[in-house]
Amino acid sequence: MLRNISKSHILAAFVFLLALFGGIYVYTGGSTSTFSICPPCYEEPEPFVNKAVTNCPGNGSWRIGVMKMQAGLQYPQPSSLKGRTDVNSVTNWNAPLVWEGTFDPVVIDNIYRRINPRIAVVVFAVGKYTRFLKGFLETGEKYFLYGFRVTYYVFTDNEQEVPKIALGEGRKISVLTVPSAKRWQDVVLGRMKWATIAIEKQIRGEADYLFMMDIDSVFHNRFGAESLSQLSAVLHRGYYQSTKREDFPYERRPESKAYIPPDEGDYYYTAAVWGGYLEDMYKLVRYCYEQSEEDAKNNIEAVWQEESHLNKYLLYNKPTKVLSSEYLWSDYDAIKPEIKVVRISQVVKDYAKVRPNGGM
Ligand SMILES: CC(=O)N[C@H]1[C@@H](OP(=O)(O)OP(=O)(O)OC[C@H]2O[C@@H](n3ccc(=O)[nH]c3=O)[C@H](O)[C@@H]2O)O[C@H](CO)[C@H](O)[C@@H]1O
Ligand SMILES: [Mn+2]
Repeated sequence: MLRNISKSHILAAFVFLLALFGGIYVYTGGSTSTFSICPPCYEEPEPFVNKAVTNCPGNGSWRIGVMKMQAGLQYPQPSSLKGRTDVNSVTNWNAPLVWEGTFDPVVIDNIYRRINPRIAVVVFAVGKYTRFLKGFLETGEKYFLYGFRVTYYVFTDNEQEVPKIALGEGRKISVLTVPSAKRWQDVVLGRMKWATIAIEKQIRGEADYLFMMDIDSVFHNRFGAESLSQLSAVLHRGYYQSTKREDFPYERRPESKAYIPPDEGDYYYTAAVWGGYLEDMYKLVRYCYEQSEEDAKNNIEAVWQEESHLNKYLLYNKPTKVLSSEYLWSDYDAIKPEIKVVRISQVVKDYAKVRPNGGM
């Protein structure tokens, strides 16, 4: 009898341990890696995307594994005390706020080159904006994630005007056709719709990271692996210094899906450069698309179109990296003292000439 009880106890304990370890294995996604910045796949965060997203991060989508660096790499010893003191280089949710001098390009590029991610860049050149392609692509080849695998997805209504550019090894241009538009507002918002469709149909199988960028820009300096994270957003150059949150140009009409009350807000981010893991970006691009469609049904358009929806999302779903305005400056503005390096700058353009319906 005693022997029988202990046998069944042993059996029960064995089954319990098996279930426990099995559960742990399933929870960690079957991965044995010791470090991952990909969170477990929870339910949709607020504000949520209408339909369920099947490919949530951790379910087969891209994530960085261990931060391995090559042995023998030569670089200055990092200090735990010395660094930039004129700027804040960490957010209050403890994410890096990236400025020149807060990373070592040799170290960070070495780590990411070993992972060798595929990076997609989505740009639109509709109507007269094709004139900006040459400057963007040529300088991108010099400075944008140099040495990495990059595909520029150029969405245009005029394929003939996509210039032939000499591309580095592992770098490509993929041209996608989109309709012309009568209003510039429709182009900027249309980016969310066409990018959503293109990610679903094509880009998803071809990239690990995705950046959305304005085309009216030129690279001037390194834009490297320090920009990569699950979700990276850039501080808008116009509002990072001393603007009070109630004065950010967020959408302030409660009727819009992009509404943010005056007593909320962290930063004001630009919609001209944002990036992250492909699936996280897909979720966000689709969110901007669906929210702007909801607004359209209610006869409202957010004050800064997709930028307003982007800012709403990023307030409640914090970016994992914030990039300083070095990552998008403008030729219209004098360079401020804390901007040690201008990495991309928006070119001066004659709005009345390049936009189909003119206007600022
Ligand atoms: C620096 C910054 O914060 N830029 C944002 C600001 O734009 P900008 O004033 O810089 O807007 P923009 O005229 O550059 O338009 C945004 C982008 O849409 C594309 N485009 C636009 C019009 C057109 O006829 N054809 C065309 O291809 C093109 O890629 C362009 O770069 O406000 C826009 C929405 O209001 C977007 O949020 C931009 O990201
Ligand atoms: Mn622009």
